[in-house]
Amino acid sequence: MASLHELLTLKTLPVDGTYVAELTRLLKSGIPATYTIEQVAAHEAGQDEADDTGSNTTPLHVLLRSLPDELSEEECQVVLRLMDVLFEFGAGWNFLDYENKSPGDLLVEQGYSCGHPLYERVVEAGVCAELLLRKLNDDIEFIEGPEDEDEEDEETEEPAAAETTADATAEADEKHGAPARDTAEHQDAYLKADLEYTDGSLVTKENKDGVMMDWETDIMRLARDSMFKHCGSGAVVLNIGFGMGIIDTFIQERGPAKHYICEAHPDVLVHMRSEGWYDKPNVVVLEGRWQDSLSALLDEGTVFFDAIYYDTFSEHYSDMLELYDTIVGLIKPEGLFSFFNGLGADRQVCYDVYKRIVELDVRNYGMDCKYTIVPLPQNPDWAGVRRSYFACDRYYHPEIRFA
Ligand SMILES: C[S@@+](CC[C@H](N)C(=O)[O-])C[C@H]1O[C@@H](n2cnc3c(N)ncnc32)[C@H](O)[C@@H]1O
Repeated sequence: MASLHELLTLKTLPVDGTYVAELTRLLKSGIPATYTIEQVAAHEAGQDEADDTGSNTTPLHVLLRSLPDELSEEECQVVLRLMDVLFEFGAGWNFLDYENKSPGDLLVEQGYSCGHPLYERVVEAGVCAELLLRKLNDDIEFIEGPEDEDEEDEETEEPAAAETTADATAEADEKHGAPARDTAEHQDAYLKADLEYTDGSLVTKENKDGVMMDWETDIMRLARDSMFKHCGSGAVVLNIGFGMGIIDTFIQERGPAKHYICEAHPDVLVHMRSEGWYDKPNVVVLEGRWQDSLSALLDEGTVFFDAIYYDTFSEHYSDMLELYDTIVGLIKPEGLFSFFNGLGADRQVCYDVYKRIVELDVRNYGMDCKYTIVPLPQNPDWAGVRRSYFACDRYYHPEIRFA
C-alpha cells in the first residue's frame, strides 16, 4: 500500500484537518490521485502495469471504505474537504473497485445516499466530469494516421448515458463471446436484427436484448397522464418508439385528435399493421427513424404537438441532445416533453448524475425539467433477457416544459 492509500485508511481518529494537509502534500509531490491499489500491487510484483482486470481501487475508494462508523458533523466536513482535494487533483467519480463498486455505491451502502453531502459531492463531480468530457469530445479534433481509420467508427461513438457501467458489462460480454456489434449499443445493428414479441416483452431474437418489457407499464401510464395533464380530446400528440404499444394504447384511451407514432424497426411496423394501428382514424404512423421523420415534419412547419414522448432503443444521450434541437421546434409553447428515463439507471449514482445533466441541458432551451420520484420496491424480473437495463429502486419521471 502506498503512503497515499495508507493515509486514507483514516487510522487515527477523529478525522481532522491534518489529513487534508497531508493529502495535499502527497498529491502535490506528484502521486496521482488516480493511483490504484492494483497499480501498487503490480509495482511491488515488479510488473510494469497492473493486470487488465477492469478493477481500479482508487484513493477515493480507500477513503470512502474507511469512514468511521459514526461520522461526526466536523469529520464529515473534513471528509468533504478530502474529497474536494482528490477531485481537484483529478480523482475519478466512476472508477470501479475490486468489488465492482464505484465511490457512490460505497456511500449508498453506508447509508449516505441521495441528499447527503458526501453523496451529492460525488454526483457533482460526475456532472462536471461528464460535461467536460462532452466538451472535449466536441472541441478537440484528433489527428488520425492511416492505421487509425478502421477504428474511426468506434471512437466517434459518443458515450451512452448509462455507459459508465454498461460499457464494462459490454466489454465483459465480448470476452465471453457475445457478438461484437452489440444491438443495444449500435442502432444500425439493432435495426437489422430480427425481433420477437414474447409474453410481456419485446426482445432481439438472437441475443435477447430487452427492447421493451411490461414491468414498465405503470411508468407508461404515468407518462400518458403527464401528456394529457393540460390537454384533452383535442390534443395532438407524438410518441417516438412503439415497442409493445403500451403507451400508445394508453394514449388511445384519451381519444386525442391526432396521435402520431414514429417507429423505425421493420418488424415493429409489421406488428403495428397486423394489430390495426394503421387503420385507426386518429393515428398517423411515421415510418423510419425520428431523425428523418421529425426533421421532415419540422421543415413542413404545419404540425405542432401538445405533448411528445420519447422512448427508443439502442440510442445514446448524444441522440437525445440532437432530439432537443428538433422537439423545441415541434412543441407548442405550453406543450410537454417527456421520455423513458433509463439514463445511467444501471447504477444509482449514474442515474443521479444524468438526472442533473438533463436539467442543465434542457435549461439551454429555456425549458424546465421537473421530476416525479416513483419508488420501485420490486426489482424487475429479467428472466429471458440478456442483461438488465434498470437497477435503481426509484424511477425519476421527467416532465419538461418551457419555463
Ligand atoms: C422501448 S421501445 C418503446 C416502448 C413503448 N414506449 C411502449 O410503451 O411499448 C423502443 C422502440 O423504439 C424504436 N426505435 C428505436 N430507435 C428509433 C428511432 N431512431 N426512431 C424511431 N423509433 C426507434 C424501437 O424499434 C422500439 O420499437
